Amino acid sequence: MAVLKQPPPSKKTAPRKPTLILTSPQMVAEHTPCTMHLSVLPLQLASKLFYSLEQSSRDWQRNKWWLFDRLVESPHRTAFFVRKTDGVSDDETWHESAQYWYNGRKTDPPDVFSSEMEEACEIIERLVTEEIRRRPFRYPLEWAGGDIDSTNDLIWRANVAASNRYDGRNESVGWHSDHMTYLGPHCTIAVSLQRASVPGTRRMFSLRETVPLHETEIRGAQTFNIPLPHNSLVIMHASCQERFKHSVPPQSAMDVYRPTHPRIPGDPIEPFNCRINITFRFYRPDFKPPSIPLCKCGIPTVLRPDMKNQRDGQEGKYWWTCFAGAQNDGKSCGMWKVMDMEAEGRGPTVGNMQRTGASSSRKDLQNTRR
Ligand SMILES: O=C(O)CCC(=O)C(=O)O
Ligand SMILES: [Fe+2]
Repeated sequence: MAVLKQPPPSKKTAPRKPTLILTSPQMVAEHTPCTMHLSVLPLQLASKLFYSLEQSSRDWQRNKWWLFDRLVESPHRTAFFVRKTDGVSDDETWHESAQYWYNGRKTDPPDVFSSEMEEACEIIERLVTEEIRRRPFRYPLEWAGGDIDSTNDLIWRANVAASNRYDGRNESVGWHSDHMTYLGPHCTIAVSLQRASVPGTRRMFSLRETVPLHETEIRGAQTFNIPLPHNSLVIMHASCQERFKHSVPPQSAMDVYRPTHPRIPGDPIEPFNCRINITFRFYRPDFKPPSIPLCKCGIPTVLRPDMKNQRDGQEGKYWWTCFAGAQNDGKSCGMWKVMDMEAEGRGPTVGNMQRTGASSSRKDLQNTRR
C-alpha cells in the first residue's frame, strides 16, 4: 500500500510588529538605513522650488504598466530630469534611462534641471557627502570613483532626478524598492520634499524591511512611518534598496500647504493640497545604458536585489531580469541571470579600492562591511 507522504510542516512566520512613527532624525537613524534632515534649503529657495515644480507638474504623466493581464496606471504623476551641468545630457546614451522611468515608454529627450533644482542639488550633494562620511561603514559594491580626491571633495553627486506629485490625500505610491539598473548596488538616493504641513496630518513616507527568509520565523516585519515636513530630506543610504521597501500611502486626513513666500511678490499666498518631491540620484558610469544586458525580448533588463536572502556580513546577489512585462502586454521572456560585477567589468567600487590598496590614503573608505 502506498504511504502518502505528509507535506513538510509549514514554516511559521513571526507576527508583524506594530507600526512605529519615527518623529525625529534620531529615531529614523536608529530604526532604518536612512537619515532625515530638516529645513534643508533656504526658505525662499524652498518656496521657489515648490512653485516651479507645481507649475511644471501640471503636465507630468501617470506611469502605466502591466500587472498580470491588466494595464494599470500609477496613482500619482511623475517626471524625470537629467542634469545639464554634469555633462550627462550631452551623452545621448543616458536618454535611454529616461525610458526606464516611464516603464519602457519612448520619451522625448528628458527635461534638464531647472535653476532652482540645480541650486537645491548643490546644497543636497554637500549634505549627502557629509552623511556618507559619517556612516560607520561602507559596502564593497558601492561606487568609489569620481570625485573623492578632487578639490570639491564630493563623494556623492546627483546626475539625474525623478519627481513625483501626489494630489490630495488619496494619491500614493505602493510598496517598492527602486530599480538598480543604472544606480548599481548599494546606492544612495536623496529624497527632497517640497511641501509644508502641520504636525498630525503630514503625508507619511513609509519604510518596511523585507525580513530575509532565514529569519522570518524569529522576527516579523515592522512598518516605520516618517511624517515629513516641507523642506525636509530623507537620504536612503546604501543597503536601503536591498533591505527595505518604501511607499507613500494614501491617508485619511491631510492639511493644506501655504508657502512662506507668494508666487509673485505682493500676491496673496495660495493654499495647496499636493505633495511634490524630488529624488536626486547618481546614475553610475559603470552602469551606463550600453552596458545593460538585453533579455530574449531584445529589451534592456532591469537590475534587482535578492531581497529575501540578504545575510549580515555577506555580499547579496543581484539579478538582471526581463523588464518587458511592464509594457509588452505584460508578456515577459522570463529571463534572469545573476549580475557579476567583475565579469561584467563594473567598478571601481569601494571594495576594489581596498583590495588594490588605493584606499590607504582614503580614510573614509577604510571601514567596509561585506
Ligand atoms: O514621493 C516619495 O517621497 C517617494 C517616491 C519614490 O519612492 C520614488 O520616486 O521612487
Ligand atoms: Fe522609490
